[in-house]
Amino acid sequence: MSMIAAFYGGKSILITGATGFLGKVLMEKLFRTSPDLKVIYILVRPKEGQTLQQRVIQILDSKLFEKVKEVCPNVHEKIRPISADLNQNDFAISKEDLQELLSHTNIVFHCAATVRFDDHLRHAVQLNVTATQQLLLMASQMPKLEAFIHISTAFSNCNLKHIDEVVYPCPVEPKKIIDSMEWLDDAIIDEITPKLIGDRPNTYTYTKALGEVVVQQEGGNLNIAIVRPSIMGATWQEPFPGWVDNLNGPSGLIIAAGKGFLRSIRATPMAVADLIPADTVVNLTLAVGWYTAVHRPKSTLVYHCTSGNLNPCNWGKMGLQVLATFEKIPFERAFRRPNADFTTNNITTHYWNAVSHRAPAIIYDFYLRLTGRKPRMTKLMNRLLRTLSMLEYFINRSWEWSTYNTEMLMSELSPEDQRVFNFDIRQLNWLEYIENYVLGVKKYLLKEDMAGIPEAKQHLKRLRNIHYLFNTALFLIAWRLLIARSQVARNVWFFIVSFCYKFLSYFRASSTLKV
Ligand SMILES: CCCCCCCCCCCCCCCCCCCCCC(=O)SCCNC(=O)CCNC(=O)[C@H](O)C(C)(C)COP(=O)(O)OP(=O)(O)OC[C@H]1O[C@@H](n2cnc3c(N)ncnc32)[C@H](O)[C@@H]1OP(=O)(O)O
Ligand SMILES: NC(=O)C1=CN([C@@H]2O[C@H](COP(=O)(O)OP(=O)(O)OC[C@H]3O[C@@H](n4cnc5c(N)ncnc54)[C@H](OP(=O)(O)O)[C@@H]3O)[C@@H](O)[C@H]2O)C=CC1
Repeated sequence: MSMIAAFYGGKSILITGATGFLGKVLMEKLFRTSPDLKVIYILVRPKEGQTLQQRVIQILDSKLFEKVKEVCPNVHEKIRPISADLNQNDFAISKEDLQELLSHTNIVFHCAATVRFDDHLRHAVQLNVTATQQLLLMASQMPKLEAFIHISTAFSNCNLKHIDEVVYPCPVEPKKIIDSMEWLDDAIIDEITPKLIGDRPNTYTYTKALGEVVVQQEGGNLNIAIVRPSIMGATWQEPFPGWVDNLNGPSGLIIAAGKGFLRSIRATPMAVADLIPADTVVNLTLAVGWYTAVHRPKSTLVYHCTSGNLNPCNWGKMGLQVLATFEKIPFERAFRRPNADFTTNNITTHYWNAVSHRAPAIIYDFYLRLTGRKPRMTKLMNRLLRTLSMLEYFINRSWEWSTYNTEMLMSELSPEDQRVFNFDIRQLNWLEYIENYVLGVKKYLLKEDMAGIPEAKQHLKRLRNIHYLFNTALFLIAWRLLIARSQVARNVWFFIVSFCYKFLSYFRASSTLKV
């Protein structure tokens, strides 16, 4: 019997960010392994045109929850959505809902965050820092609370090369940042943002670091732990391989490469691609929840959920495997044949961006205009280039994360728990994982049918022929222009033609002699 699964039985659990990528996989695993849990409260912000219940139904109707419905048929009754907006004071939760949360919650998993790299500092602080502070305040009023698990990111201290499982202090105290966001206007915030984030690449990593400091400083007597996943990718094993439902991390780029938009990417092939499957993050998080509640460590423990130090894979290997998978499992209606490559310096990056990204987009838009349609490719390409520039920081560096706490936790688990809540990344086979990831992107993100693969292959063949034709035409035009302008080119041309003619005449003559 799994001790962790038994621990969550009968518990009331609060999850923030349950409608996000991690939150859904977390809920799924909880219901599947502990179907006798009491209730999962989820803080959901109202969305235009959708009631809370409709949002929940949409989640439960997805393929991710198919197995859950078998083991926990009354799963609908066990999810209690609570209307809440983490951008608002007190989350705009009604008094009755708040009372229910405060009096029943046993465990909190705080997953909600803004994960956009370019978010305005005010908004990023509100969600990743102030909301965390408010949630801690709420948690401190929960008499039955056993553990508070905060999800951060392994990149919160990406300005360091070696990162330990500790909370690092920030030069400016989070409280001061929170206060200043209340009275500074946007223009001033824009001006001071680069100074505040310092050598971090964006507001996301900066505010996640501030969030950790808040957790440490304001956790009071709560049993708190921080989990730091690296780059979260599709599921590895559970509930099935390859499940993914958003474009963050590599998923968006896999689509861009598979559809033929992405031709080159500035990356260091030998840099470690610290990907971690979402189900591994969930298994570790649930094990951390159990350990924190049952063993009550004296201080706030930080757990790195990374792959680089135990089972490293680099971007070069990953890129090649992604491309190899496209041969077997192509995406439908590609713009060009998938054929991306890495560039390693500014000059080649600018060159390939002009030749392989911008020029085809302009030509295609010209064709769209000629055929009376609205041009859209240049806009899409500009967005892709912007995305690439934001991700570049992470694909041109390697980090070392120590994993003492994570390894300690693994050794604390019973063999059954090590199996059911497996977060031993050493067992992951990267080639198999990446292939399933690409397949998952095709099935669950692009919603493409496997039956369409033969047609997709035909389409790629057509694109290859168009590519050859286009290149031949381009070469002939260039050559013709050169001949018209240069005597040397003309001489070379006549020399080649007369050489070929003599060569052919010689063969014709020798074959006639033999007869
Ligand atoms: C041999 C070569 C082979 C090549 C093979 C190639 C594959 C193998 C190589 C793989 C290398 C992987 C590197 C991963 C590094 C991750 C590091 C993470 C580290 C930290 C991890 C964390 O701790 S945590 C969360 C991570 N947090 C994000 O990862 C958010 C990013 N994101 C944004 O910060 C905003 O998205 C941003 C971008 C500002 C746009 O912002 P924006 O306002 O311009 O636009 P929007 O967001 O509205 O999106 C506008 C359109 O871009 C689409 N799109 C959105 N994201 C996209 C994305 N990642 N890739 C593509 N497309 C994306 C979207 O779907 C829209 O498309 P559409 O318009 O058609 O719907
Ligand atoms: N994805 C990754 O690669 C990594 C993620 N992480 C961390 O994991 C956690 C989860 O990330 P992930 O699942 O990928 O992120 P998602 O963007 O998929 O999910 C974010 C969640 O936060 C919710 N949320 C955002 N703003 C508000 C708000 N104002 N009020 C209420 N809820 C809000 C979203 O709700 P809604 O559905 O309404 O938008 C959504 O449920 C985050 O803390 C992130 O920092 C760490 C490392 C890597």
